[in-house]
Amino acid sequence: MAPLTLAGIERAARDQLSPEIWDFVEGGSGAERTLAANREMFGRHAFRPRALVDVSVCAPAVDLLGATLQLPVGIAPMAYHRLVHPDGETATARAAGKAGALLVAGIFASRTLEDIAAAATGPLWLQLYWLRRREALAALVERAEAAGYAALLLTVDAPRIGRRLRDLRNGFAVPPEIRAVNLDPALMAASHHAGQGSSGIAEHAREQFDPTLTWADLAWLRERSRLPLVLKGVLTAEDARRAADHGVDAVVVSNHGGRQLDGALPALAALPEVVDALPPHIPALLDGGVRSGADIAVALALGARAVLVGRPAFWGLATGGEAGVGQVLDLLRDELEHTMALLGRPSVADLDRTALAPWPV
Ligand SMILES: Cc1cc2nc3c(=O)[nH]c(=O)nc-3n(C[C@H](O)[C@H](O)[C@H](O)COP(=O)(O)O)c2cc1C
Ligand SMILES: O=C(O)C(=O)c1ccccc1
Repeated sequence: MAPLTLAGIERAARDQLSPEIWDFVEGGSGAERTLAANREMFGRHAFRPRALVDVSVCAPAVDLLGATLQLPVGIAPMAYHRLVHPDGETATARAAGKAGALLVAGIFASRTLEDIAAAATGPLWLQLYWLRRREALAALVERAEAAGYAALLLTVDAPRIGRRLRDLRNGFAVPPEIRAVNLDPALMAASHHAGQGSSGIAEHAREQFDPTLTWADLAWLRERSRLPLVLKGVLTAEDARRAADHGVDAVVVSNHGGRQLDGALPALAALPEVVDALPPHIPALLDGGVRSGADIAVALALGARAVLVGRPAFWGLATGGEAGVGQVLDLLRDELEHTMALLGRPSVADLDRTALAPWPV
């Protein structure tokens, strides 16, 4: 029987993956407080269902940066999809396209930007980390534009990599046959060497990521591309206002799935203040802990235009390649439509804060 929940797909994925890769995917930083809190926040909300509404047609489509998403869901940028399935990002791209979902390809993708674009049939963005070598960043931006990527998403919560204790204990390094093929091999040498007490990912980031990056540098990126710019990793009203002042086109409310600053606000808890601080024309997306269609409904009711899912996409990919990612997205769609119907809110426009109350305990 097809899995009835994402949790079932998660269990199946665990059986497919080595303990080290499982830990890299599932893990967070520090004591994993933020990782756990991302999930727990969804349980603090109750739905306020309305009766006797015509829900014969429930339409979860939304507009985002000039494109229509049939499903208000995107796949969050994740490094190295080939860690969990040999097809990697092209399988993810095909599944996202079929489901009407967005794919955010990562700068650490294990398939070329051009191959991913050729497999995509829906909206496709490219995630960037700000590399010390700006000319390498500029070259990637140019390639992305030529290949048809629709937006650039800059991750701003990783001036360095979080202390991921599981990876440090495992001495985790990406296997040498899986490479960040869009980056110069000379840039990547460190990532395959790690011993106990270090991780290849953290060493690599220390060498390549530019920790001097500030708001003033965004102009440099803007000069190099006409693509919309999205900032991922905004958790405060202050930064939301600053992003708006700098002409950013959208933000992702995110704590990087609990993998960066442990103890940072749960993403769902930060969402209302960010939404309230942004002018109405700048959409906020949310990621972190979204595991069901009901979770999506909560995030939309609190003002998110769409959500991103990270780990669940890897569970699908690990268990079934393209079809597995498709199962994850189809399940989220079915659960979201079901929630909208029983809630008496048949369109995304009907999902507002009146749909929620604090869980009464
Ligand atoms: C295995 C893995 C790799 C990731 N790699 C990146 C990355 O390269 N760039 C980035 O901005 N975020 C990265 N993230 C964070 C995701 O984009 C996203 O913020 C997070 O996974 C959302 O939380 P969720 O997994 O609970 O859905 C990664 C997350 C995971 C689990
Ligand atoms: O694992 C991550 O969360 C991540 O952001 C990352 C960063 C650099 C290389 C690979 C993954």
